[in-house]
Amino acid sequence: MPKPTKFDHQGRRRTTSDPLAAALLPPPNESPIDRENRLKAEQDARKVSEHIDDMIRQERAERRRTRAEVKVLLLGQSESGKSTTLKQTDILEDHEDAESLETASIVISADGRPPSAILGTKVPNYDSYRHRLEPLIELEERLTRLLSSPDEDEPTHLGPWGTYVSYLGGTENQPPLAFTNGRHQGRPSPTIIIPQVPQKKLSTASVQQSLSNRLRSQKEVVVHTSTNWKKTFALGGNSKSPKSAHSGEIEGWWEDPDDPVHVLNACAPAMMELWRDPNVKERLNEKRIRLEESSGFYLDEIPRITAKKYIPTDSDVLKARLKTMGVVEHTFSVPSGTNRGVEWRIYDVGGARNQRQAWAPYFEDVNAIIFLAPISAFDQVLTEDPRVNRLEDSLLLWKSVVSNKLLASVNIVLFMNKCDLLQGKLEAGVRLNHHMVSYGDRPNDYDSVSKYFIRKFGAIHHSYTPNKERDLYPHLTAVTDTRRTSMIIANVRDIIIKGNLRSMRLV
Ligand SMILES: Nc1nc2c(ncn2[C@@H]2O[C@H](COP(=O)(O)OP(=O)(O)OP(=O)(O)O)[C@@H](O)[C@H]2O)c(=O)[nH]1
Ligand SMILES: [Mg+2]
Repeated sequence: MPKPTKFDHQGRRRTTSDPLAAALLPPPNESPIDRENRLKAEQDARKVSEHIDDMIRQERAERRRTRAEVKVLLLGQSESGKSTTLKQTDILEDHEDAESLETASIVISADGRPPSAILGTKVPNYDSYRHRLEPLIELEERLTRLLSSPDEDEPTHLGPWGTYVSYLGGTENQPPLAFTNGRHQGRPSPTIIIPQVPQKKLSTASVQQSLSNRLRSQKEVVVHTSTNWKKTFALGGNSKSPKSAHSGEIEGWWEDPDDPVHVLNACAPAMMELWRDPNVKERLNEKRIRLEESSGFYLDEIPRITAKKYIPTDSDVLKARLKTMGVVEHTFSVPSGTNRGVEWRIYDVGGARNQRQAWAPYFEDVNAIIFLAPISAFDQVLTEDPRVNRLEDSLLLWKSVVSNKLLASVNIVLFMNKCDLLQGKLEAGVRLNHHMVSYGDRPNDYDSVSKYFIRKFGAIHHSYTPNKERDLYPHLTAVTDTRRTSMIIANVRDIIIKGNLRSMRLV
């Protein structure tokens, strides 16, 4: 039997079998006044409902507009901490794998003298160290081969580790073993090449990183993304995920006798002795080589890092160094909180001088810049040009960024980075005024020095910005410190979003 059908006052069909529709039907004996009141009430309710719909639509449109994405550019000289900042956002975002690294390069000759000028004196026990650590050289070569392209044609050059070894015993005429095996003066010097094409989310590398962390000597390792390093992932253990102990299969990489971890592990005692040796320390000091600012982090933790079942921690990832070549794009959106739904695009560029020409194309539609200036570097020189003081280079770079007209409406956040190292350096008695005459006879403590730098960078911005309305947001940072940095990054995200909304006239 067909269901009874009625029509409401708007002519819509209502089926009386629908309990809600039935409840909404006018009473059968409705008086004209009741009917008028009811219609009026229905009209009011409709208006309220339409208003709510409007608000939802508007909010959605607004969110779509603001979500249009926020583009942030990380700028600063090489080794200023750009990629480390990116790793931090990655760690904060989802606590997953972060991008990899490379060994921290050290200043080969902090006073600008070429390495050859400071080769020479042997440390006692050098021959014994060399003999005991020799397997590492072979291991490094093996890993370099695995990580590098077979037709690698990058120019090779001595990295700090080679130089370091030379400090310990080589001479110009009789280089130590480390200098004899490779092409040119040293061994092949691979580097991770990051493609120019912006990539999707960074996903490379905890394994690559763990491998290179463990094994890469202090050289610029170049690994072409398309080649061998991917296979090397397998060697790092991914293909040897734990299997049944009873099946006869190996349980993990540590059971594979060919795994590099065994050589490392066997060399650990000699590495520890070398690193603790007061003669070695003295020699490094003499040469003003601050390994503690770079690979020292790992050298202090040799037993942990060389353990057969070593798995890198977040901190290991953050402290490792991989020089950026080209531009890396990292996108993510924040799933909760006030900035939810906002799509972030962060561009991490190479900061070395020969990489800076790649920056300009990214200036055009960028919303914010995080500029990193490693203020601990006041007594160091650029690796790519030992005639140039690093801090001076940072100040010049800062000036060119803040005065750039294309960037006039871009929010600028300044990370005065490596504050932990600055503090250590000042406490160790390194005097700023020996390297920066303008500091004069102000106190050489962290508080005075950091305030001085804030003022100095602020004054350059104030004098050279084409946009006098622009606020500058300076932060004293140590981006390897996750706890400190997480708060700063959250704060910077808010500033950038607000600035972005303001420029869209939404707040
Ligand atoms: N102690 C300390 N080390 C830091 C800090 N920031 C960065 N580093 C280390 O400095 C090294 C260089 O950092 P990166 O983030 O690779 O530098 P970058 O600016 O990306 O360098 P390029 O890619 O060459 O432009 C890494 O080993 C980091 O772990 C810091 O605040 N404190
Ligand atoms: Mg980088």
